Amino acid sequence: MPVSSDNTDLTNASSHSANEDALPVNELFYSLQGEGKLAGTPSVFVRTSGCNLRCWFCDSYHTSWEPTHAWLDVNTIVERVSRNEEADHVVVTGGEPLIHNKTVELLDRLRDAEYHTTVETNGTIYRDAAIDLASISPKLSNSTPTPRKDPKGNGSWADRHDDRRIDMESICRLVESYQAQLKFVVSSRDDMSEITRLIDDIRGTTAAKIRDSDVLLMPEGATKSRLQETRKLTAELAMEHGFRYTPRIHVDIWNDAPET
Ligand SMILES: C[S@@+](CC[C@H](N)C(=O)[O-])C[C@H]1O[C@@H](n2cnc3c(N)ncnc32)[C@H](O)[C@@H]1O
Ligand SMILES: Nc1nc2[nH]cc(C(=O)O)c2c(=O)[nH]1
Ligand code: SF4
Ligand SMILES: [Mg+2]
Repeated sequence: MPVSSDNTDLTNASSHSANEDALPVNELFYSLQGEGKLAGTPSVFVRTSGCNLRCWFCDSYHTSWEPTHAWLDVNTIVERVSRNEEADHVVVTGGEPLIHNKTVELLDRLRDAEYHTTVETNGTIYRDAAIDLASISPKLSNSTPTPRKDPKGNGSWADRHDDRRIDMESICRLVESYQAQLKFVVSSRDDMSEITRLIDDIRGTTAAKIRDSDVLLMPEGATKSRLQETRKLTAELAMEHGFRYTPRIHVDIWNDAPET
């Protein structure tokens, strides 16, 4: 069931209050798709703010732990996207873009304008929308903000995060409804048993075909230096299991700079 915009844990949304006619946008920029099957494709990114999870490693801190944004109406967003004349791909991401009702209208408008749309989602929410590629990144136990890992230090989100992070029904509806990729963030070898169990569960629950080539392993790392610690192991695990490896091209090129 969709979580509506007024229940999105947009808790620290500075001076703005929820606005039913607009989307909270953290950043909108032109770059290369850095991850997944379409890695390398010039794309405009629309990053909505607000998330129903709190991964300790979130590389978009100002959409989850401390949401920061301007409220933009859909016309304004589409107009700003269209200024990037070279791009015919749009990536709608966040935060969690599918917590917002208005994301459906944005995706409709982007389809009308003949853009290819990728939606980057944590897989906890299903919506019927004009999505060309559902890029689903289910969150493993390695994402839980335990007191030791919590960027804010107190672990107050750990239980809520753990309870919410896997919604098998939403994942299955997404893979049944859209072209999809399943993209797992890998921190250590221990993550693999959880990934293979989850893939088995998804394959056992839905009739949709999940090829090994639809499963991507992505090294955990918001910075170049952290990626150096995780990417070799992630590549080896992809080879061992017959899954795909995805780089994080933008991090390799631009490190953790905003709007990349
Ligand atoms: C910021 S999230 C936004 C979309 C959605 N909330 C999600 O998690 O899929 C975009 C992508 O970045 C990944 N990601 C976030 N922080 C990361 C990190 N430190 N290392 C690797 N991938 C990360 C997520 O798993 C997801 O695939
Ligand atoms: N270049 C680039 N590619 C990306 N692919 C998915 C991203 C995301 O944050 O969802 C992302 C991002 O933040 N930058
Ligand atoms: S689900 Fe996505 S946006 Fe939300 S905290 Fe995790 S990585 Fe960040
Ligand atoms: Mg990113």
